[in-house]
Amino acid sequence: MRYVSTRGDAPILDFQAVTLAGLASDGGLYLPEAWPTLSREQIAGLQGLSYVDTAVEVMAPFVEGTLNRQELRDLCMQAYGRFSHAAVTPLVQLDGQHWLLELFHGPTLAFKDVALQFLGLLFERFLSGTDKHLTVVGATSGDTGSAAIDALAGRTGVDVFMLHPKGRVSDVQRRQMTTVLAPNIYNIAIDGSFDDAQALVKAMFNSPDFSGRFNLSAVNSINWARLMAQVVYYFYAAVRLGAPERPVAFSVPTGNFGDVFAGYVAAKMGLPIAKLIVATNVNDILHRALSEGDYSQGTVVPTPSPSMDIQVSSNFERLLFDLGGRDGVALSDQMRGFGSTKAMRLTNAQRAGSEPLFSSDRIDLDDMALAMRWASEDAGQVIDPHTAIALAAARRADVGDVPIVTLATAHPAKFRDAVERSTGARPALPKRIGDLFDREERYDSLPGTFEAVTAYIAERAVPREAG
Ligand SMILES: Cc1ncc(COP(=O)(O)O)c(C=O)c1O
Ligand SMILES: N[C@@H](CCOP(=O)(O)O)C(=O)O
Repeated sequence: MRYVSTRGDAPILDFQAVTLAGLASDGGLYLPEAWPTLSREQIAGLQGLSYVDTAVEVMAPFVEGTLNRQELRDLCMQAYGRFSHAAVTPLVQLDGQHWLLELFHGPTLAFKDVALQFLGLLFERFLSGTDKHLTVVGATSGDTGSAAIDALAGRTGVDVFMLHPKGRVSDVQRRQMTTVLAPNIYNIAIDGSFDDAQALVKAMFNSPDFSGRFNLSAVNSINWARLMAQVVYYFYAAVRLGAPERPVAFSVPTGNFGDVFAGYVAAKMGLPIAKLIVATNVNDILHRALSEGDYSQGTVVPTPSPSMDIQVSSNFERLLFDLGGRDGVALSDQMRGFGSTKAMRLTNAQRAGSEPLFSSDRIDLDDMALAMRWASEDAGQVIDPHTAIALAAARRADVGDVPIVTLATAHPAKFRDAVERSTGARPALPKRIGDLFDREERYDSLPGTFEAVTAYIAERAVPREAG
């Protein structure tokens, strides 16, 4: 499989190179040159397979030429062996139409583990036997950070510099990152929002001076391998609910558009998805983009669903590229315009292309709280605020009588205060992080400037010539 950049001006890479590269050298994002497809028979053949075996069937075409099926299977066994549920991502029924897909049974209790446990092993494999040293730079609104840190702490050949917006992640999220004291992990709290942190990460990749000095790599969903691993659970859930005979809708709590783009990939591969419901909190750039064609960056408002407090959604670029006829030159112009004015209109082709598959909704605080209460009182499920946003959108979506799967992206204990405020019950910390508040924390605080952050990293990272 070969990978091309959305901006059309970066080298075409194979799976190994694309995984290690992160962002493309022209500032774009990589995606497969063509979408592989699974036939109806192949999809039907997924029924009854374990999560690991499903993962092999779904991911094999993307890693072709780099990993054989046995190698892929071994990596999946190792990655998903660390999940605390035998089904890895179990489905839970809420009522006659609604289901939760629990994606939070990994080591750090959010859906990010599904991809990052796997990505950590890919890094290890691709670096082994080389003297290459990776400098991972990442931005997190709370969950990517802890999942990446868990996956990479203590590994040789890789350092992780993780930026989070100071005071804008939950205390559990922060401690899951800052209590990991491995020498290759650097947590940095910056003044600003997640968007500021993400912009700094992209600026590091786009600075020839800085990126020329280190082997930079990414763990955010700008890295294609992250999305690829997330495609699997759409197939896993849908076949359990009757695909390919019966279409299924998914409601996805959305910030950086990574998770829902993985759903789009599943649909392109042939999975009969009736609708992808893009659910945002009041930071609603994606809802405005999909419902009105208006992709303009508002000011980020802190909410009880902090991981979705995002107003520049990296992966939306991948969708715009695919819907706009894969024209890298035109997309570069469109993105350059957005870079300078912080606003853009979707083209007619992009709007028309998105309509059959996507719908969107913006959920405010009251509706989020109502969804949490409904889940708890009527369906006996305690859910986190991000999941509640998607469930609220699912319950008022108009998709006919197909089953609707709401992606449950985080364990409620990660957001104990918000859950308690809405439901009156305070979720206990699961055993695996039971002592989180007794652990020592370590992180540095920096202003959110390119100069401050790059100076910090340059002092600590391994230069390219040394590895
Ligand atoms: C718990 C949770 N839900 C939803 C999201 C949104 O996912 P995405 O950024 O892939 O749209 C995130 C973070 O991104 C998250 O951490
Ligand atoms: N919600 C994320 C934000 C980063 O998104 P990513 O999926 O691009 O890594 C987080 O929790 O960090």
